[in-house]
Amino acid sequence: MLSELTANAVADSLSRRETRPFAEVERAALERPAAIDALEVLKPSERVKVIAEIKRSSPSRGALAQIADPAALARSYELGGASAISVLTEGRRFGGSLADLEAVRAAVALPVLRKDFIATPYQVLEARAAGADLVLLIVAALDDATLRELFDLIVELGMTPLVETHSAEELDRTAALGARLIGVNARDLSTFELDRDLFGRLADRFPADAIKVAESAVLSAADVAHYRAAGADVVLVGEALVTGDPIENLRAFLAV
Ligand SMILES: O=C(O)c1ccccc1NCC(=O)[C@H](O)[C@H](O)COP(=O)(O)O
Repeated sequence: MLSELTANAVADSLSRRETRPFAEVERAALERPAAIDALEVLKPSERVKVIAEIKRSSPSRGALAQIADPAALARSYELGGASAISVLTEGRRFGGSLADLEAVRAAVALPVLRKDFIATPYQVLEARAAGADLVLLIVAALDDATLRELFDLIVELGMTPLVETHSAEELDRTAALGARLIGVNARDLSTFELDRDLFGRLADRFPADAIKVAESAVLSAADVAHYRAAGADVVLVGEALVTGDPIENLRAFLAV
């Protein structure tokens, strides 16, 4: 599933590249105002922080929410106390787009994450050109050379890589990059099974200076408390916020 999602995302970016060549996207990326320093915004504090996700649908859950106006939802997230916004820009299975990211960027003052299946420099440039401050890199989808190349390009463009892992081996590959913002995703991206205890089992293996992000499977404040007790600095939440009252849920999650 992960290789299919990644291959499709790359194919879709190649289609866009036919009408928007590399040099044009690169120029647009370099002309954007500087990215927000997400490491500063998400740094560990006495309260857990939330990255709130714009998520219309997903391979595991199907349709979740209509979200006709992603900018309005992002403003609700900001009002509710989110520290950053994640925008799923993958179109085929998640119903997202780069236009969503641009709309969100224009609507809020928070750092914005491009959450997609990134495997090429062109996709990284697209992210910056659309106003992203962070870009997700999924270790399981990338060989070491590509991971290094994309990580360095994201940093060179002034953005922050959020490097997503699922195992001790992937965490070790991430540490070798010098990554400072590291996620453990509770969702197995092939079977879709959720394991909320995976974060806790891997928490000791994070580099000492890393910001620890627990991704997926937060449905209640108790789930946030579970991740927090295991050492999470930040939780990344999608489904619970797009299917429930975003402001009420954020306030409950942030009160943990
Ligand atoms: O959500 C999915 O079904 C999914 C399937 C395959 C690859 C990625 C997938 N989701 C991306 C995410 O990691 C989540 O959107 C994100 O962590 C929020 O998760 P949740 O709060 O459980 O919606």
